[in-house]
Amino acid sequence: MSSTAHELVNATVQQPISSPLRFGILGAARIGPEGLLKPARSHPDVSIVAVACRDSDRGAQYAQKWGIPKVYSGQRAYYELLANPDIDAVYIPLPGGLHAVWAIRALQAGKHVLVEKPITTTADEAREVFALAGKKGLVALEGIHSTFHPAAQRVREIILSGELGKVQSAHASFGIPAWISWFQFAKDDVYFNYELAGGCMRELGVYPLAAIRHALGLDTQILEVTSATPSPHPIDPARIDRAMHTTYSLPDSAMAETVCDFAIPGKGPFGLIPSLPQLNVTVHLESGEVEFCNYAVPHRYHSIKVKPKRGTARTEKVYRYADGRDGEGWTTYRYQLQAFVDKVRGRTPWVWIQPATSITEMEIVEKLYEKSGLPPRPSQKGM
Ligand SMILES: NC(=O)C1=CN([C@@H]2O[C@H](COP(=O)(O)OP(=O)(O)OC[C@H]3O[C@@H](n4cnc5c(N)ncnc54)[C@H](OP(=O)(O)O)[C@@H]3O)[C@@H](O)[C@H]2O)C=CC1
Ligand SMILES: O=C1OC[C@@H](O)[C@H](O)[C@H]1O
Repeated sequence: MSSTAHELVNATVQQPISSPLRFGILGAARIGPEGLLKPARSHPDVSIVAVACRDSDRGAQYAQKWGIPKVYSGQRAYYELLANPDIDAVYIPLPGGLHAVWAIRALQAGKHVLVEKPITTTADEAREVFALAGKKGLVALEGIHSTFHPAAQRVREIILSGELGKVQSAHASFGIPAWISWFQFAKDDVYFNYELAGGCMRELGVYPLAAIRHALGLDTQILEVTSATPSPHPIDPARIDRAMHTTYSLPDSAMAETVCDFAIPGKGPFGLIPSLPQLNVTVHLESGEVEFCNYAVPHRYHSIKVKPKRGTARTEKVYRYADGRDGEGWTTYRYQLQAFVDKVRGRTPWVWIQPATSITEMEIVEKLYEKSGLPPRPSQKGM
């Protein structure tokens, strides 16, 4: 598959592996298995050597379940992991508000960092993380995993090819039905914690925002937020958004809309009809429409429907790169890990999220919260 996407570049030949890249994980987080532990199993150049967990029992159970040889526990656990000279890279699946502070500490300790989304709380923090990584010659990457999947690259390629003309509008969503949320989230979930920079826009909304920016090639463009309408979360209605509806103005008089929701209410009488997940990107162009269904976890299933106003509609499904560089059944997280390791090893990754792309995302999200009337998420740096 050829690409006009500037962040999608050809891979170079894999170099022989002398010793695998040694990862440590900060926090026995829920996302750890999908985000790194399972992808690492099929990556010949990765070994997971340690996890740090504040609670010793939970840390030991996690390590045993996932075959992690070393556990650090207690209040100094994260610092101790970072002090281990036999760790090359650190995965940071902490609550969003702690990403910056621990990414900076890890970089200061000489480790490469794979940081869960959203990269930080503020754009200034993101600038600091990437500046430090640059200064130290280390890799820092925000784990917006969906961007790394070949289906996302294909959608971008179709739109930027000009096949359907100029973009007029784009819509993207990440909505979880209320009946699923009930099982998925705890009442005291970190996602709803204001001090830890929670809120739906930061937890879910960054996916549709990133998907639109990526698909339209607006990676480093600050989108003007024209409206941001929050729905309050019952746990902390004055500060935490359960949902956020946002509109943006795009170059050339186009517009975009993102919708995110932790708990889409049921429909019909008394809300008894269960709602469905919302995980689509739709782009309207001069001569047709592109609809990317299930863009956030496209490895499970997805479809890319290309509907020209004139001519025949088609559906594409793209699970692998055409030249066979990748592996059967790779998840978005596995593609992401491949890119991260390639970058560390000095190879050119197939896809990369540039620092400026992540910094711009934080600028937009900060502006968006300001527009919404909710208070800015507090920075934990310096605390
Ligand atoms: N890429 C993806 O698909 C997904 C990404 N995420 C992102 O990953 C991050 C973690 O999410 P998730 O795994 O769901 O969260 P969890 O609550 O499961 O894990 C967060 C971890 O943070 C640690 N932690 C450190 N300080 C605190 C604190 N003050 N309060 C609470 N936890 C603390 C805990 O580690 P310890 O073990 O030491 O107690 C805990 O294991 C978030 O940034 C989220 O946005 C989440 C889900 C999916
Ligand atoms: O990143 C995420 O993706 C999946 C969601 O269910 C999760 O809450 C979120 O943090």
